[in-house]
Amino acid sequence: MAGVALRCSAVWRRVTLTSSVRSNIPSLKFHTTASPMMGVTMEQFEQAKSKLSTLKNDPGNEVKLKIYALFKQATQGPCNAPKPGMLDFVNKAKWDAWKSLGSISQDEARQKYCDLIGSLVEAESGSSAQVSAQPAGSGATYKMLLVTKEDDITTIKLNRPAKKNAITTEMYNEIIAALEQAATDDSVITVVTGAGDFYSSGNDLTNFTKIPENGVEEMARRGADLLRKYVNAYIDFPKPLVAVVNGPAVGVSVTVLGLFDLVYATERATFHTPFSQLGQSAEGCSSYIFPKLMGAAKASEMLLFNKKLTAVQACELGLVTEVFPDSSFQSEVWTRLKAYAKLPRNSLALSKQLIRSVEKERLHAVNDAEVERLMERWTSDECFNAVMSFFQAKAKL
Ligand SMILES: CCC/C=C/C(=O)SCCNC(=O)CCNC(=O)[C@H](O)C(C)(C)COP(=O)([O-])OP(=O)([O-])OC[C@H]1O[C@@H](n2cnc3c(N)ncnc32)[C@H](O)[C@@H]1OP(=O)([O-])[O-]
Repeated sequence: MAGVALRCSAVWRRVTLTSSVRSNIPSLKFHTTASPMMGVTMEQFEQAKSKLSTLKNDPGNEVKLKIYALFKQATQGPCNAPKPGMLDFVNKAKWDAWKSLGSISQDEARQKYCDLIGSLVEAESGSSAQVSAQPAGSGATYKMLLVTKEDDITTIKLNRPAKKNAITTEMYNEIIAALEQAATDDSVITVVTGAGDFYSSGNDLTNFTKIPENGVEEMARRGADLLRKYVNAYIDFPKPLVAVVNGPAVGVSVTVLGLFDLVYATERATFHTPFSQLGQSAEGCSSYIFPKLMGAAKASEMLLFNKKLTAVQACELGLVTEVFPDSSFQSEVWTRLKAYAKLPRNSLALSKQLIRSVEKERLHAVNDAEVERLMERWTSDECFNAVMSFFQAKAKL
């Protein structure tokens, strides 16, 4: 499944939303008088179609394939077209997406198409509303984060979608600062999420290529100090902390999820901690929290043997609180969070602290031990070779 997703993504990368999805959507000649379908009228379907062209942000390859497939199903019914040849990559990816809808009715496809476009438009207007909403804190500015405060919710959005929200040294520092600020602002809930189609691809591997004058050991020491501080910011965070996992998550962006109070994920999200593949070892207190959450055997599959979990599997193992359909993810989650943020702030914060304080000392000790181990790993040949192979071959996980 992951392989398929990556193949699709590589294929689709060559086709932009404007040039492909739109041009592959034939102009429809429906009667626009009210002709009610299952849940949407012809007008609503037409409106959704034209709203597509107003999207400013690229929704990501998988979403684009889904839009394409739903449109084809809605207008032509189930896919009976001949299967494109193996080497016709782009059309094969589209055909696969359409075929995967099976025999769902045209009415249902129209409904899903409208829901999907609606949630994309809403997410975009939500985020632009948030951008224009009051910036969080007292004048702090961030280069790689969008930090906003609205409806008593402070949202920290990793904003480096072109690099799948990989976390650079600068971003670690910005996230620590944003969490410190959110801890003391007057919001009730703090949310961490990602811009674009990924939640985060974890540690930016270019962090390893910035070797200071006094060598690799110094790089490892600085990295360790930063990671310790980063994880401590989650351990010590005093208010309800919610992860809105909008897409795949890798490495450190997965491990710290054990320190969140709620983790809401789109069905499209995956959870991957490829530490041994990278010659590294577990962090984010996952060596302690994951076995507690899911049992030692399942934790080992993830942390030792790089097993990538689907959102549903991560939910079954207790890492994720709830999984939502991708088409309604943003609207369902934000509706819920806005309602939660109306609950009494002190009661929420104090209850969170009761739940977490019992373990705090231990978590700090676990963080220290993990960081110590990683500092050694970062100077190892195993880690060096893994990072080099990513940059030389652009190897994918
Ligand atoms: C500090 C504590 C210890 C931390 C542990 C961890 O987090 S371990 C986990 C560490 N994480 C990893 O090992 C993940 C390594 N990354 C991958 O395996 C894949 O990029 C992917 C599966 C995340 C997405 O595949 P896809 O085919 O959907 O997309 P794409 O590949 O085309 O990506 C678009 C662009 O983003 C770039 N970029 C993405 N991620 C990173 C990154 N982390 N770094 C740097 N760059 C990254 C990528 O090079 C490309 O750049 P280009 O060519 O446009 O200049």
